[in-house]
Amino acid sequence: MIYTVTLNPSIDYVIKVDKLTTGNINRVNEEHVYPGGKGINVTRILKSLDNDNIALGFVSGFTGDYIINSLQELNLKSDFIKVKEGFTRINVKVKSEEETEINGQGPKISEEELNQFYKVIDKLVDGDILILSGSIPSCLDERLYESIMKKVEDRDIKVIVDATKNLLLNVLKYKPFLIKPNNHELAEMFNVELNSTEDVVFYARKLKEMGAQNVLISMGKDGALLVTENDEIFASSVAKGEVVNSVGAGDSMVAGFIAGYLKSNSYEEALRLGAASGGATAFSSDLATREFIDKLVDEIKIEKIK
Ligand SMILES: Nc1ncnc2c1ncn2[C@@H]1O[C@H](COP(=O)(O)OP(=O)(O)OP(=O)(O)O)[C@@H](O)[C@H]1O
Ligand SMILES: O=P(O)(O)OC[C@@]1(O)O[C@H](CO)[C@@H](O)[C@@H]1O
Repeated sequence: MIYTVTLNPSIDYVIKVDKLTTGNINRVNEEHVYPGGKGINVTRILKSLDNDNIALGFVSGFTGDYIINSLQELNLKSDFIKVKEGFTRINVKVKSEEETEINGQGPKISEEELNQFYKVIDKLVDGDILILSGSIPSCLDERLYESIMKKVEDRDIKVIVDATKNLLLNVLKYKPFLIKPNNHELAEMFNVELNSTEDVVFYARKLKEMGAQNVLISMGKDGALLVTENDEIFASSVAKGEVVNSVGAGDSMVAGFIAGYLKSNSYEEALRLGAASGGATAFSSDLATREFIDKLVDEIKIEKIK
C-alpha cells in the first residue's frame, strides 16, 4: 500500500485579486476552497492515476472536519489522528500580479497524539511506500521525519520525502528513495546561488552523497532535473500552457513520478509522468485531472544528460 503523510494539512483558500496592496482592503474577484497540504495533494493525484493509497496525518477542529469530509467525498482513503488543541490551518493563496502565499502554523500535537500516529506507522509492512510531505506543525521537533524513517528502517519500505531545510537534511542518513526539493529550496539548503544546470546538478549530487537514493529537483516553468541512484542525469522539458494556479504542482510531480515508476520501473517514464502531472496542475484551477495529465504526457521530452 502507498501511504501519504500530511502532518500539517490545510484548507487552501485560493483567491484572485486584481492588484494586491498592503494596508488596504483588497476585494476578491474569484475564490476557491480546496483540501490541501502536500501529502493530501499527492494522495489526490495518485488516486487519479489509479494508485490506491491512504492519507495519514493530524487534523483538528472544524477545519479538520472539512478535510476529512472532503476526502470522503472524493472517495479517498484516510486514517488521520484527530487532535484536541487548536485547528487545522487555513492557507491563503493570493493570485495577483504574483502568487503570494500565507501558510498557517497548525494545531498543537500532544505526546499521546504523536504516539497514536507512530502506532499507525508501526502497521506498515515490507513493500509499502511512505510519502512524507510538507511542513510539520510548529510545536513538533524538526527531527520528526528522521524519527519516522528510523522507525521503518528495518522494513523494506520505500520512503519519499518532500520537505525543506533541516526537516529534509536530517533524513538523508536513512537513505530515502526519493527527495524532491525545488531549485529555490536547494539553493537555500546550501546557502548558494544556482546560476546554471551544472550548479543544480552539483548540489543535487551533494544530496545524493549525503544519502538520498534519487534526487528530483523541480524548477517550475524551467522543468526538472533528476539524478538517479545510478548517477544518471535526466532533464525534463515542460508542457506548454497558461498558468492558472501552480499550488500543488510539486506534489503532483511527486505523485506522477511514483505512479510512473511503479508502472514502468523506469526513471525516464517516472519523470515524464511527473512533469506532465506538475504542468497539468499548474494549468488548472484545482489539481490536475487524469484526462489533462494524459493529454500532456506526450509533450514532455526527457533528455539524458549523463
Ligand atoms: N509554469 C509551468 N509550466 C509547465 N510546467 C510547470 C509549470 N510550473 C510547474 N510545472 C511542472 O511542475 C513541476 C513542479 O513544479 P514546481 O517546481 O513549481 O514545484 P514546487 O515548487 O514544489 O510547487 P508547489 O510547492 O506549489 O507544489 C515542474 O518541475 C514542472 O515540470
Ligand atoms: O506549509 P507547507 O506544508 O510547506 O505547504 C503547504 C502547502 O502550501 O503546500 C501545498 C502545495 O504544495 C498546499 O496545498 C499547502 O497549502
